[in-house]
Amino acid sequence: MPHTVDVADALREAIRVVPDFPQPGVRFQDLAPVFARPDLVRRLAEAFDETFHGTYERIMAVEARGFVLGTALSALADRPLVLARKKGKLPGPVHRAEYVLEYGTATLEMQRDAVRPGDRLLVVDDVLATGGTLAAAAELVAAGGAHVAGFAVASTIAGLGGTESLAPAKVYSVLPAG
Ligand SMILES: O=P(O)(O)OC[C@H]1O[C@H](OP(=O)(O)OP(=O)(O)O)[C@H](O)[C@@H]1O
Ligand SMILES: Nc1ncnc2[nH]cnc12
Repeated sequence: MPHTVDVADALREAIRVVPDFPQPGVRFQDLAPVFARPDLVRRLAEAFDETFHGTYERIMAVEARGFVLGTALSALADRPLVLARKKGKLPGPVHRAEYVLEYGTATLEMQRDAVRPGDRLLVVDDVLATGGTLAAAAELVAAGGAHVAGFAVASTIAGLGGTESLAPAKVYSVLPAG
């Protein structure tokens, strides 16, 4: 059985689904029990790197839960980490992208000197839902003159069209929608 199938099974068991959080109708995937397991975090980072090995120079991690997996991958793959942060957190000149969430709207920012033109970035987050967050992250990458090597997430929420919305970019989800 491939390594990644084992990771998917372990992840499925560890994620806690919370109905009606943070608002009615949302089935919230809480990854806190995953982040409490260093073995599982390491295996997720390994699965990301196995999937995209040799195709990226930097990792972009999306605030806040994406920072956990992005940092783990950065340390494992020995690649620099770039932070995509919520509005108003980063000093200095920034690129900015607004987006719509499953439960609200938000703005992501990246420091202008965080990427070099031509860099290939692997964009990492915990959960893919509508794809609005990762699309905004991709806008930041493009604004810096860099390229998206692909998107890597732990889990995808079914029925929200996130994977399709990011096409033709490669999206790898350890737990696919379904
Ligand atoms: O595909 P989308 O519909 O854009 O949704 C996915 C995003 O939503 C969650 O973050 P959230 O904005 O809740 O922030 P947090 O990580 O700071 O809790 C999750 O961590 C993703 O970043
Ligand atoms: N259902 C959900 N669970 C966790 N994170 C999310 N981000 C957007 N939708 C989400």
